Order: sequence, then structure tokens, then C-alpha cells
Amino acid sequence: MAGEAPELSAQERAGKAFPVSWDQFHRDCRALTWRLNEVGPFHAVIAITRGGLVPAAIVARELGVRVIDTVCIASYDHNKQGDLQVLKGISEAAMKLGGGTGKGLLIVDDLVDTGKTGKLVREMLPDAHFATVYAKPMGRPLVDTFITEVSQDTWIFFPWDTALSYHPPLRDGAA
Ligand SMILES: O=P(O)(O)OC[C@H]1O[C@H](OP(=O)(O)OP(=O)(O)O)[C@H](O)[C@@H]1O
Ligand code: HPA
Ligand SMILES: [Mg+2]
Repeated sequence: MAGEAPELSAQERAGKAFPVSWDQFHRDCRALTWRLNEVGPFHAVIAITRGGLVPAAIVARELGVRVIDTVCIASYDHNKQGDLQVLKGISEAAMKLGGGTGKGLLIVDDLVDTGKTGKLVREMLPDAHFATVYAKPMGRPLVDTFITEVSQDTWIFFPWDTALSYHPPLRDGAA
């Protein structure tokens, strides 16, 4: 309708930016693995796609886990959260390894924000261990292990979603 304020995306509502480089992300994943190493061993890693694929590869490599499965969930379209859609569930083989409830399985995602995605996967695997690299306060109670907490009004920019670009000097009005 004319005159109505345009709806803000989750990223715009967040306000603060937290850009993460590949280097930083790799370091944070290794730090996460140090903590997980005290909790395991794990029979398999379940990556929540797509963001969970990158930390899952690093964590699985460090922990020596070779069985990796995915649960494919779509929610944010660019930066606005819609209804969650499970595009692919957990495989029968991974379910079997976790005794049907996820015991001994490690779920990995890049972050929890509102916690909606994590909640859905936890319902599928109630006894699994859930780890993320970053956590915002709303989603934090759902996670068993994470490395860095950022405020709810922060948007995390991952290296696979960003590229280096020119930034004008402050003097010329850059924010
Ligand atoms: O805690 P929530 O509010 O549910 O948000 C967290 C989820 O959102 C992002 O995934 P997204 O749905 O954007 O898909 P992607 O991993 O394919 O980028 C992120 O990778 C988490 O999986
Ligand atoms: O802060 C975020 N960054 C990137 N993707 C996301 N999906 C939910 N929250 C975020
Ligand atoms: Mg995701």
C-alpha cells in the first residue's frame, strides 16, 4: 500500500555487522572442536545445510569422523526468514547409528539466531549433541556447545556470502 514503510529484512533489523573472514572462521571451528573432543566420541556428524556444511567438514576432519550426513532446511531467503522447509531429512543409515534418537550423533550448524532451525532438527534427533560456531541469545538455550556469542541485533557475515570490495574513506562519508 502507498505510504507504508517497506518491511525491513532480518539483516537490516539487526543493525550491527559482524564480518567473519575464512581465517577467523577456521580458527573458531578449531576452537569448537577442542570443546567437542571432550564430549565425544561421535558416530557421525549431521550438517544442517547449507551453512553447517563448512564447519561440519572442519570439525569432522579434526575429530576423525568419516560419516557425514545432511539435513537440508531452507528458511532465510537472502536475509528474511520464511517458513522452514525440510528439503531432505536425515538418512536411514545415520538414524540407525544414533539408535533412532540421535545418541552419539553430532549436529553442526554455523549459527543459531532465533533457534527455529535448531529446534526443528533437535526434534528429529532429541539425544544428539548440537554444536554451532556462533550463537545469538534467542537460540543459545538450544545449543550444547558453541564458541562465540553475538548480540541479537548483530548480523553475521560469513566468508562464503561475502567478497572483498572497495570501501570509501570515512572523510568521504563512509559509515
Ligand atoms: O536460528 P534461526 O533463526 O533458525 O537461523 C539460523 C539458521 O539460518 C541460517 O540458515 P539459512 O536458513 O539462511 O540457510 P543456509 O544455511 O542455506 O544459508 C543459518 O545457517 C542457520 O541454519
Ligand atoms: O546473522 C546471520 N548471518 C547469516 N545468516 C543468518 N541466518 C540467520 N541469522 C544469520
Ligand atoms: Mg543454515
